[in-house]
Amino acid sequence: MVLVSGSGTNLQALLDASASDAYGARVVAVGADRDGVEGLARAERAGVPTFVERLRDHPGRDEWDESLAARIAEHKPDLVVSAGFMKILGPGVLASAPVVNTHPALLPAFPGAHAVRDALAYGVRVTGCTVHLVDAGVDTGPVIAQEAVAVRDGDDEETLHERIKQVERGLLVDVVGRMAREGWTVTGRTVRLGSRGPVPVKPETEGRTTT
Ligand SMILES: Nc1nc2c(c(=O)[nH]1)N[C@@H](CN(C=O)c1ccc(C(=O)N[C@@H](CCC(=O)O)C(=O)O)cc1)CN2
Ligand SMILES: NCC(=O)N[C@@H]1O[C@H](COP(=O)([O-])[O-])[C@@H](O)[C@H]1O
Repeated sequence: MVLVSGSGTNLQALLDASASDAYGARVVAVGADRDGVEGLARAERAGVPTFVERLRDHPGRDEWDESLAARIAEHKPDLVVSAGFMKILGPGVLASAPVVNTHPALLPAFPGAHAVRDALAYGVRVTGCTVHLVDAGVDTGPVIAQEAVAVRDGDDEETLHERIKQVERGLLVDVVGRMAREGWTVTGRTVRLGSRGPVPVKPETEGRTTT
């Protein structure tokens, strides 16, 4: 299950990867918080069911969260992937399945909805992308994987974000595939892919499989 709000290039990378049985995961549905976004069109072209749950169609955020959770539960995903989904998920969704998010900065730096703009404004020379488990906070969940991207002279938000996305799509595909095939453990804030990490740990929780 993938949640989108926009162009869906990360979703497309997951759709492309899941075309191979060896990947170990498939996209069972795509949900959005708004109509008419390219991510929904990508799913439709791939024959993947879609749905839209708009915040403004509900009395408040709690009701929206419960409706979104119910839509997600209809598809019984093993994993929910937030890939450019631009709404903060509430307790109903977070209780429905493990959620992974991809963020265009090296968390904990530059959380929130405008990470690339904020990194440029700060003047950092290196930024990147983060794939993390989602918790009730904003971009505060345990980090699964990160990759650095250099900021170049003359970069604007568009050029830098596109260069980040080129790295991010591969990182997300790799992480989601490994989570689906190998499972994962979380001990404190440490996430290890593979139910048998390199250093055996007593997992507090063990996740299994797929999107
Ligand atoms: N409970 C969580 N939900 C989500 C997280 C998270 O870490 N915890 N990550 C986001 C994705 N994201 C950053 O990676 C992010 C997206 C949007 C916002 C935000 O402030 N959204 C506003 C509305 C913005 C809009 O409608 O354009 C809001 O929800 O009020 C912050 C971080 C996915 N969900
Ligand atoms: N804070 C959330 C956030 O900024 N998410 C970012 O939105 C982009 C979506 O691109 P896509 O729709 O082409 O996959 C991605 O770069 C993702 O990291």
